[in-house]
Amino acid sequence: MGTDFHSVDAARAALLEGVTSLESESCALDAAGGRVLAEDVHAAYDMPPFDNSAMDGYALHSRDQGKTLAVSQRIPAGTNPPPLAPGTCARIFTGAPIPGGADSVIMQEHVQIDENGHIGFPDTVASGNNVRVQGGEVAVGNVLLSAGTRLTPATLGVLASQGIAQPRVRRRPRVALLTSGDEVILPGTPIQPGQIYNSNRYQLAGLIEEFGGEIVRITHLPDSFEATCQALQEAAATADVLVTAGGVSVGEEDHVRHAIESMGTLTMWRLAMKPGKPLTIGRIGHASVVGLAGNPVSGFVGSYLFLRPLLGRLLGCPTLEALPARTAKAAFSTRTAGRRHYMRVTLTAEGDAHLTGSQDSSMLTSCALAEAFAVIEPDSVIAPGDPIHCLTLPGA
Ligand SMILES: Nc1nc2c(c(=O)[nH]1)N[C@H]1C(S)=C(S)[C@@H](COP(=O)(O)OP(=O)(O)OC[C@H]3O[C@@H](n4cnc5c(N)ncnc54)[C@H](O)[C@@H]3O)O[C@H]1N2
Ligand code: MOO
Repeated sequence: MGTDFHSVDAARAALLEGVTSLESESCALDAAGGRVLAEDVHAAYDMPPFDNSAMDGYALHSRDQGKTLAVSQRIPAGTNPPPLAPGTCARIFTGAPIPGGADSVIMQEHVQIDENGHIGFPDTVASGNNVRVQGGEVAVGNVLLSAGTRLTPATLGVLASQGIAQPRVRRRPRVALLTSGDEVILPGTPIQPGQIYNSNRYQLAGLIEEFGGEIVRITHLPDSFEATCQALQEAAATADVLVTAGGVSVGEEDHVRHAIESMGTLTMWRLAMKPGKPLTIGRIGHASVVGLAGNPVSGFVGSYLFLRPLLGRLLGCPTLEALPARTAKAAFSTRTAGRRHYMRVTLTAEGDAHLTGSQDSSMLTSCALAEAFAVIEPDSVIAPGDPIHCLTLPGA
């Protein structure tokens, strides 16, 4: 491949150069799923906040094991009990505080209740039985969650358990999506000969959301240089990131790349990758531009390789910056020329990588099933059974 083709790694480095994380803001916990923490969260309370019972049963001091004891108090969850009278036990429920003077809880299934309502305990009671100890999970001041964590249902639960209602998160990157092409129409419209439905709009919008972006505008560009320039300029005025699809190849109907160059800076064009060779990196004003090739598979692959790391950098989220890598075994044969090929594969439990179907860059069904990209370096010959490097697609 000629020297005018850039490597994926060089292009990604150029895209990320000088890009830093966006400002932080508060966000209600209800709306914070998928947002990225802007700062470390320290525990404000011990977890559990007090010694409490792990079971419904009876609390006692372990020195009274094997004895039959009167019940001197009843302790539901949510109460603050007085100390246990020596030589007695307490009826207690899961989550209720352990009273002073008790050090263990026996499940109600493991005691004998006599005709006087006294409780017979086994002689195997050890100090700490069924007691969830204050601070046993987390102590005050510990780092609970680190800056850069993308909030999941479980991490939202951890924040809630500390009484945090408004975590500080990074502002979501504002993304403008611009698809292109006179032949491209929206689903829901009757199709005419030569037309094609706009699949990029829907798959790219979904990926932008999945990668943590906020879509602030969606525009479809006609095959017109002037209209493309105007739309790019308008989008750059409000967005942090412009994602374009199509119009970056070499035909005279391809206006997007020329418009990026004319309205801003074209940083890199033409990469040694398949699919997505004409991918274009640039800037217009303060906005970064990811110019995806129009073929829908090129858009899918380019989004994972370029848009995801860019949004990850803006969000200060390292897990978005790189896809998880693993080695698998090819269940196919292929040969590459001058470009690194990102083949769409499924992965079996045994680690075999199967192609998802035709690998033509116009055939989006190959992405619908994909669990990973098999990364085949330029000038390689791969036979079934060969070890291959894979990037797995989170959520697949
Ligand atoms: N002479 C050459 N021709 C082409 C080259 C080349 O090097 N020399 N490269 C080919 C490669 S590789 C790709 S990839 C495409 C990319 O071209 P563009 O980025 O300019 O994309 P378009 O021409 O606008 O569209 C390509 C293809 O994708 C369809 N498309 C576009 N947008 C959508 C959409 N929103 N939804 C569904 N399908 C879409 C479009 O109809 C075309 O079929 O260029 C090759 N040509
Ligand atoms: O580089 Mo293009 O995306 O293969 O068809």
